[in-house]
Amino acid sequence: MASFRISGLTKSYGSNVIVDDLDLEIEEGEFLVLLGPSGCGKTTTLRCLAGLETPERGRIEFKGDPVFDSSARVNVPAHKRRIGMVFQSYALWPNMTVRKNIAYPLKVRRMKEALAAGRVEEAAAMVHCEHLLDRYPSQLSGGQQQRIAVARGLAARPDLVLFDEPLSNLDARLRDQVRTEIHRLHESLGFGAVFVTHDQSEAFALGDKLAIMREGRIEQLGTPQDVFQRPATDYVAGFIGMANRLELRRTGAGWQTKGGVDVLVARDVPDAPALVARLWPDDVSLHRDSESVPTGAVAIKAELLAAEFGGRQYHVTVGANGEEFRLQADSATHGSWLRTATEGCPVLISFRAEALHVYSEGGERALASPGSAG
Ligand SMILES: Nc1ncnc2c1ncn2[C@@H]1O[C@H](COP(=O)(O)OP(=O)(O)OP(=O)(O)O)[C@@H](O)[C@H]1O
Repeated sequence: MASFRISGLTKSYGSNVIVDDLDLEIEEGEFLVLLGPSGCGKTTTLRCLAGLETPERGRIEFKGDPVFDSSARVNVPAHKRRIGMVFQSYALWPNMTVRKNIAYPLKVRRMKEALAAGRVEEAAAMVHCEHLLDRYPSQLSGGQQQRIAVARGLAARPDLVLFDEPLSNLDARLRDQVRTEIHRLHESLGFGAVFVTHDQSEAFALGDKLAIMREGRIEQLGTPQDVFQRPATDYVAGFIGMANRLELRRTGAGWQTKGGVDVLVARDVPDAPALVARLWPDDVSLHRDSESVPTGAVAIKAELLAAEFGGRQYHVTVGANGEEFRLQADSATHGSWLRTATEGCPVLISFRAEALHVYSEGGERALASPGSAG
């Protein structure tokens, strides 16, 4: 049985429905990531779980007990919900030492002082910050402040820890470090978590399960592997970085893009006049001439639009009759000519037809993914 269950959750601001009849379950010890673009309702969902917002409708259950139920008029206040929260802005109390900040949730729960002191030391040690206990937040770096915020979120050993984009104010190196620490803490402590982000690499790295949100609803719920291998809709495919999108129309013998480029769709797809296809950038290869195009691959004549150096790879954009394709080209193979190549120079791109993810015309239904039958 799920430990935490949200059903029919609805929250509006004025006439804008922000969370729209949302259902979601979180298993004991599960790390669930809510992933979606800015404004899709992730934070509002989290705040409803925390008891910081009051939904109009729905029910939220923690371990079988309702903490919110609009029809039964149940609304357990935030401090009684046994949750920990870690915010993007750290939200440490500036006038309290680190020790007092970490102790705060224990105080709210009226834990005995001696026991609380032990918990504070333990939580600080978990994030390697024991030496900072007597400092004030202004005397800490951003990374240290966020570690303390994580320690505060975990100190009371809550049933559920809610993370609201906790890494987005950190620079890239620190973001990776704190992400790894959160992952390690979850593995060792096994708390349930809901983690909000718009960054798919964070979501893939941390989530046991991902819920991809769109306009207050869940578009796909699955493991990171499921979502990566079989994005359920065109929207999910685009959101997780499958940047190449082709609108295809059926021609007599096959399929063509809007710009008239012929594309081979390798699988049987239902008898439809139009499709949307998606392709990962690293499934597209770049060629200067046709000799290096692998046998059986779909090859398209294109022109170079941009090539940006990215270390081992160049991030390349090419155009083909009004369609744009993004791809990664190996610097060792292509760097010497890409460095000086001019915009508009002719190139070839190729991909295996089997690499296409195929969706219905409106993009709302997956028809075929690589590795799936059909
Ligand atoms: N207190 C409020 N009053 C009115 N509108 C609000 C309020 N809080 C949020 N909104 C609106 O609700 C929508 C969803 O906000 P929410 O913060 O849940 O989105 P999000 O997916 O977490 O986005 P972000 O990643 O930008 O935080 C936004 O359009 C936002 O402007």
